[in-house]
Amino acid sequence: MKEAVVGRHGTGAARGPSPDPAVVAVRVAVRRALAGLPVDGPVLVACSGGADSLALAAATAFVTSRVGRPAGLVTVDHGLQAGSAGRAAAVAEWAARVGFDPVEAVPVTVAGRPGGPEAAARQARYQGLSNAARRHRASAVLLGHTRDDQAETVLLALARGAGPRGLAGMPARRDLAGVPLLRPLLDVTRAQTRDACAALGLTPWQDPHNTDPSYARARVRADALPALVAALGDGVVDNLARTARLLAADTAALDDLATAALGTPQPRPDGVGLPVRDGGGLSVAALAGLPGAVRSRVLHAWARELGAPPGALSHRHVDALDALVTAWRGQGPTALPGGVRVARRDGRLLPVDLGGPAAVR
Ligand SMILES: Nc1ncnc2c1ncn2[C@@H]1O[C@H](COP(=O)(O)OP(=O)(O)OP(=O)(O)O)[C@@H](O)[C@H]1O
Repeated sequence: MKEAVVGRHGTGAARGPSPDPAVVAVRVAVRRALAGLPVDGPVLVACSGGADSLALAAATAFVTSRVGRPAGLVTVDHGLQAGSAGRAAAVAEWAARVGFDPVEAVPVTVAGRPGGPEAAARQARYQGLSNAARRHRASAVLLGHTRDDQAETVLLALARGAGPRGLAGMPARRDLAGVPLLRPLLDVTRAQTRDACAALGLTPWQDPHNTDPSYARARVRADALPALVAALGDGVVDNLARTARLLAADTAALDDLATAALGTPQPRPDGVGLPVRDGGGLSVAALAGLPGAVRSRVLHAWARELGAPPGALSHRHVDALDALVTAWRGQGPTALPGGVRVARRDGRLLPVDLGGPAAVR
C-alpha cells in the first residue's frame, strides 16, 4: 500500500497572490457551503487522505482561517488494509501541522456489520464520524464527494432500477445524527481536486479500493463511465450530475406534498381534499385521491412511523400497502418489516396487532 504522504506545503495560505484555478474552485465551493452555517462549533472535515478530501481539507483550512471559524479534521481508520493506521497517523499529523484543531484518527470496527464490505465500511465510517461530531459539538461534517462521484452514483442507481430518490444521488446536505453533513464539492470535478493537490504540493493517498475491480463503483469508474464518455462525449459526467440535481428538486417537492398530506389533521377550510389521517389510521378515500407519487411517499412515511426500520422497508412493502388502496379485492393484512401489519378496515388502513385477528372488509 502506498503510504499517505501529504506534502511539504499545506493549504496554500502562505503562497503568492494568484493561486491555481483548481485551488480557487475548491475554495469557492467550500466558502459557499459554509456561508450561513452557525459558528457554534468546529466544522469537521472527514479526510481519508485521498485527493478529494485532501483538497477539501486544504481549502477548508484556508477559508476558515480567513474568517476566524474553528475547523477540525477526522480521519477514520477502517483497519482493513495493512498500514491503515500509518495512513491515518500521517493524515492526522499533516492536519495538526496546518492548524486543524481538533484532529482525530478514529479507529472503527468493520467486521460483523450487515451488508457487503462496502456497506459495512460505510456504516462504520459514518458512525465514527457522527460520534466525533457529537464529541466536538461540530457545526457540520464535510465530505469530499465530487461531481464524478455523483455521476457514478447516478449510473449505479440507474443500473439497479432505482426510483427518483436513488437517481437524485447524494444530497449536498443531510442530517447525520443531528449534525449537518455537507458535500461542498459536488460541483467540483475529480480532475480539479487532483490539480488542486498538485498545485499545493500535496501528495494524496491512493486508496487501493478505488481500483479494485471487485467493487462495482471501481468498475464504473474505470470502465463504464469512460466507455460512456467515449461513446457519448465529455458532457456525460456533467449531465448525469445534472440529472441528480433535477431529480433531487422534484423529489424534495413531492416529499413536501406528502409531509403536508400526512400532517393535515383537519379537512381543509376550502373543502378541497380529505384529511389523510383518520382515527389512528389513514383514510382510504383520501389516499385514493392523492397522486400516486405522493401516496407512495405518504405510505412510506407512515410505515416508518409505525416502526418499520427504513433500511428494511422496500418498494415492495409500499406497493403492497398501495394495493390495499388501489387494488382492493378483500386481501389480508400487509406485513411490514419490524413486525408491523396493516389491514384495511372500515375504509381505513389501520395497524393491527401481531397474531390478532384482522377483520378486514
Ligand atoms: N477513512 C476515511 N476517513 C475520513 N473520511 C473518509 C474516509 N474515507 C472516506 N471519507 C470521506 O468520504 C468521502 C468519500 O469517500 P470515498 O472513498 O467514497 O470517495 P473518494 O472519491 O475516493 O474520496 P477521497 O479521494 O477523499 O478518498 C471522502 O471524500 C471523505 O470525505
